[in-house]
Amino acid sequence: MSAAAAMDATAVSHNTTAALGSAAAGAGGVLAGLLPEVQTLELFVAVSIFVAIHSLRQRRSQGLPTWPLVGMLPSLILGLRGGDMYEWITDVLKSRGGTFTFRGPWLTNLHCVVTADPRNLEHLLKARFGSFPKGPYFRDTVHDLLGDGIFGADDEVWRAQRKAASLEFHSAEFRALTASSLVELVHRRLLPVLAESESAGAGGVIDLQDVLLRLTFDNVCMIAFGADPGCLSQGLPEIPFARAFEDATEATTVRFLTPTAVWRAMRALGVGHERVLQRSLAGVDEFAYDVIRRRKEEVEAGRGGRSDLLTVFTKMRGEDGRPAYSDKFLRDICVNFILAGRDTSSVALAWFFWLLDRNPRVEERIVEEIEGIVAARKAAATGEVEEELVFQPEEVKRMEYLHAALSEALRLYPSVPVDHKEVVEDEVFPDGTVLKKGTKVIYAMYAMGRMESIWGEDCREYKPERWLRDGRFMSESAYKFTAFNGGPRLCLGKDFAYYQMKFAAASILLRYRVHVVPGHPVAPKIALTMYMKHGLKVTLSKRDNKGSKL
Ligand code: HEM
Repeated sequence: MSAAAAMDATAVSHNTTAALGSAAAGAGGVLAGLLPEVQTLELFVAVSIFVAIHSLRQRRSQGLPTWPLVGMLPSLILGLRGGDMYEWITDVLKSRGGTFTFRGPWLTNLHCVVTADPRNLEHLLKARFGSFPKGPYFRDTVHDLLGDGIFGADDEVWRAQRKAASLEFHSAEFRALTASSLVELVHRRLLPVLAESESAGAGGVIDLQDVLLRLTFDNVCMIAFGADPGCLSQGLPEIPFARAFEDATEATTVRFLTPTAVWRAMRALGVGHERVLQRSLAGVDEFAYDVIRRRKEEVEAGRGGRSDLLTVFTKMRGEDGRPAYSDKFLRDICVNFILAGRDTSSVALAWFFWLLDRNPRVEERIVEEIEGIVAARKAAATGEVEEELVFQPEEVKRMEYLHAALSEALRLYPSVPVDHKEVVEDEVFPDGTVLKKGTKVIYAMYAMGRMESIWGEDCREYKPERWLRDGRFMSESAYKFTAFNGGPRLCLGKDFAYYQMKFAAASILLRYRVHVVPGHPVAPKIALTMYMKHGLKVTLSKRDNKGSKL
């Protein structure tokens, strides 16, 4: 049926209904009532046609149709029905040559420019760093959880923390602390949990992602607070501080999807996810302030010999000799580091083990490399019998293929799949995109790993070899491989994260084969960190290491 015929048919049916309804009013009354109704209908059809043409034009010029009131939201919702928002963003970015402008519904926070173009990344992360801060929108949204800590801070507040933390991260004491805390956690806690699962055979299914999240949570708490919450222990207990931290992070994430005025009103009323946030923040603060109080007592009593971040910042003094930081600021510093370091390495390891399960040739090469290192150690042995094989820092450094395999996993599954900045003055990206002051910019790390223009035609393949030249690991530009961010805000924990991931992965792979349970569904969860939505269910079997005393 043509549009005109359809219109006529509708008009007839309206006429009929209206005529029936007003039969008692007589024929003259019916005609008088119908006239405005037909005009309304014509107006409606005309507006619809105009909107459809306008939307199609927009689609041609901007990649997606833009509808009145709801903007591009319908396309996003349709994209989400495909099940994977990151793949949808990747497709749109590819069709738009690497950058597009998303127009969200009126009165929402969803308008933004999305880019996966390395030239734009270099511009915003380095060349014009000052024009692209985290910005007030991000800071206000995360402030209840993160306070004035490094993650949401800009300008001087950020600079001072970055400088102090950077000095600490590069100190010999800090490196020694991170290495010893990792040995303790992997050998006394992780490997026994895995051994128990292995001895249960096919019935010993564990969620490897959950186990790894526990490992890195305990580890980063040791580094930040010098306190071990004990999440990774036999029986995998629920720890109130870890639960509170997790709930607070999730409730904060929900704010990004809720119009600001709405979550503020919910906070004032103490309802919904804001209520969860208030309750879980109380749990986080209770733990944090208790550790801070005890640490201050230690430092004042001259027993502050530790080298965790809290001790270092507690000892700092201002020019007047008084403590440089308030208890609230110490709390913010620690909570920010826990957030930064807690899940990023564990989710990266979970994707890495899943990729190994699908790429046995890569696993073989990693195991060959590790066994080579073990063999070299044996050849140089003094005759002392080792109770247990614990990798030394210089051995971990020599694991170049493993380094490449982890980088390749992060290229395809970056722990932070998208990140955010706000423009504080009018700017133009190198690709010509005009950015008005106040525009939000999303840079899409997940999509970048899947751009043929960046990584070549085999960009979707898992190939650690692309990182190697003559068997040595070669790093890539931080604006092409953006998993750790780049420029002045490059991840502070990058070296530590690689060390932690390599140490844990090598210790597991030397002893066990990890088998993903057949049919286990694997998909990313839509969150600030790229968790596996259903975890990673695996079983373990012993690896036959001829002659290694483990
Ligand atoms: C595979 C592991 C990791 C990945 C992929 C990763 C990635 C990132 C990314 C993308 C950022 C930028 C975030 C932003 O500005 O919005 C970042 C910042 C940061 N990361 Fe990491 N990270 C990892 C591990 C760690 C660890 C283990 C720590 C600490 C123990 C850490 C500490 C930090 C800190 C302090 C910042 C803030 C830097 C600043 O704003 O100046 N990261 N990281």
